[in-house]
Amino acid sequence: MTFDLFEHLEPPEVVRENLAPGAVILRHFVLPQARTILAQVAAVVKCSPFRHMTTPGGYGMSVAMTNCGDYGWVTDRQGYRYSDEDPLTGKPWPPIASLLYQLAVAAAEQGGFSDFQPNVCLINRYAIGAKMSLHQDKDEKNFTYPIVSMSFGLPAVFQFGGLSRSDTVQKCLLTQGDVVVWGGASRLAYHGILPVKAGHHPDTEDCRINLTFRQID
Ligand SMILES: O=C(O)CCC(=O)C(=O)O
Ligand SMILES: [Fe+2]
Repeated sequence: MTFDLFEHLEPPEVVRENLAPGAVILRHFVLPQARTILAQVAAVVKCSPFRHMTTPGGYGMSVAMTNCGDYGWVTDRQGYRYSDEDPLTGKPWPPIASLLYQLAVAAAEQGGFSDFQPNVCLINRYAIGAKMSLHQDKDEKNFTYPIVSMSFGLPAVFQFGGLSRSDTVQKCLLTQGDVVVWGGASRLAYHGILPVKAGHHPDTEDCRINLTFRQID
């Protein structure tokens, strides 16, 4: 009889790391569901493929993006905005799968935000070397709702600063299954992702996937 040492291991416990008032990392929060979530991302991408959008200033973003939900975040020469249809397909974005929705709501709750009903899920794909410069999430009309951000695949360094671009940043390595929630006093905190280092992950191969849930009304 063979004995599998790992067969009966429980998924790792969720570990809270407070970043700032209103901001927390929930380590491993979606680790047990990671593969299911990545399969749901693959299903979204079949309808609304990843694409490299252009900033209003005319630069191509290194991160490839798509969305699911009632609205999706888009950028082109006309500016940053939310759109109820995918400009690539002319169709509505695919819906947010129920598991994803429930996990985002549960993470927000753990972060101290109890009435979160996300209607946007921006999906970011970082190839090796891709990054997201320090920015604020401020295209939403209402800042009472938090941002819930889930990480999968290759690790990446998340920078989390203050309300001014020049504030010092904390650097946190995010790995598969980690969730960051920020709202309240931290809702407009500057944040970003340093260039993803070369590596291989069994579930995503050579990239990092990030899902960012927002509620816009
Ligand atoms: O990839 C991440 O962890 C952050 C993504 C982000 O800040 C954004 O999509 O606005
Ligand atoms: Fe952001």
